[in-house]
Amino acid sequence: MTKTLLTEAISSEENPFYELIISDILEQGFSICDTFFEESLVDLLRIDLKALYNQSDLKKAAIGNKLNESIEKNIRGDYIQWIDELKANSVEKCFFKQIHHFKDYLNRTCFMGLLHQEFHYAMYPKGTFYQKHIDTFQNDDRRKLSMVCYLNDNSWKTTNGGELVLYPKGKERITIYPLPGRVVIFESQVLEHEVKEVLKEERLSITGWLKTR
Ligand SMILES: O=C(O)CCC(=O)C(=O)O
Ligand SMILES: [Fe+2]
Repeated sequence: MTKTLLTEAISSEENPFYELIISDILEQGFSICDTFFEESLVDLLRIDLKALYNQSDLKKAAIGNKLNESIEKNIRGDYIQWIDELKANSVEKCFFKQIHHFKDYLNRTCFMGLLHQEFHYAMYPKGTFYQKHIDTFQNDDRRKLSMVCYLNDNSWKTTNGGELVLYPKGKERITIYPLPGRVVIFESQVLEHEVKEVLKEERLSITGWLKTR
């Protein structure tokens, strides 16, 4: 009988794509990648979000967490729908499969202790924005990494506004256009960021957090 050695059972395969993301995060606190998800998955997620929007299933996003939430239009103007992973449709399952793959890799290679994830669809109508903020709450610091995936289509123009602006401490601000399929990952507890006013069209995305404990 052949025995599997403990060291063999632990998968140690390196993923060069994830390694690039990790080194970006370690060096600058954020990473921008345009090929995280297949284009076809982004197209299907966009269809899902538009369907929720047409059924009026999106809700005005609140500030704070469940203990102290309030709706303040002058802070954020997006409409959201949390995705219940247990009730995920086949497209959302495919999305979460990749999230788990990435999360497991981070835990295995960086010992990040990420246990949970939470994601919501988001739609910013024309005229809305999200003021400069960080993604952790005063009474809850479990969010470690923020992930945003833009679901705008190929007709999205940089003149539509809605840029994500990152403010790394002591460095120049970074302006990121919400282009189709683009994924931005950053440290939830430290990196201040802002969504600039949407000037034209509706800005579509999925935003979520990888969390500890
Ligand atoms: O949509 C974005 O670019 C960022 C959204 C954001 O900062 C948030 O939902 O906390
Ligand atoms: Fe944020």
